[in-house]
Amino acid sequence: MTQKLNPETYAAVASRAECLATAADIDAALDRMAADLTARLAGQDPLVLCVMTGGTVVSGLLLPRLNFQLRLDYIHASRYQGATRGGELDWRHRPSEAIRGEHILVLDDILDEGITLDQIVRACYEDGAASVTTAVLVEKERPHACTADVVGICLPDRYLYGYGLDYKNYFRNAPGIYAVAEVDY
Ligand SMILES: O=P(O)(O)OC[C@H]1O[C@H](OP(=O)(O)OP(=O)(O)O)[C@H](O)[C@@H]1O
Ligand SMILES: Nc1nc2[nH]cnc2c(=O)[nH]1
Repeated sequence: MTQKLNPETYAAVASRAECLATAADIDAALDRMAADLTARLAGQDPLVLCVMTGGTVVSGLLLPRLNFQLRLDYIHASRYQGATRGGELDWRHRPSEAIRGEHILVLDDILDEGITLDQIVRACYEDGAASVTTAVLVEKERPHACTADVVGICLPDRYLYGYGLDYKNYFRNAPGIYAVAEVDY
């Protein structure tokens, strides 16, 4: 069960947030990511794994830019669950059978502490992936447990929402990437 934000709180959070990346910035980042991923994966018939839920927007915008043979599936591992600080990774869907022998591309919205991506990559190799390539729309400027192969944009270590990233399960549809104000954090 997710808690609802009342419209006044929603509007107040939005009015206090700071835009760190515009839709134009993100379009340019997606174009760069697509070129890099095409150079790495065209001809390998990769299986793309969208990391639910945050990875949906970057996957939806990036896939039509990847003009080569690929297949799409999803993986679901979550450690924030609507909160602004992460906890234990909770596995909800791990397509182990589908991963065996495949060149995997993991697509997610953000690399923050890197714990989620690190554990997903380990899980893919445990499940017999031939190779694993990782791509994230945003990398936070902070130390991480792992790095991503392809990064869209680097942003400051603040709590972010928009383009798939949520604040209390809202704002995944925000048309830019915004930093939440300290008072709302
Ligand atoms: O690098 P980390 O510190 O591990 O954090 C990154 C993860 O956090 C978010 O997922 P979350 O657990 O919030 O689930 P969500 O995708 O449903 O928002 C995001 O989508 C990444 O998967
Ligand atoms: N929405 C959101 N999810 C995250 N997961 C890890 N860091 C973040 C963040 O800054 N914003």
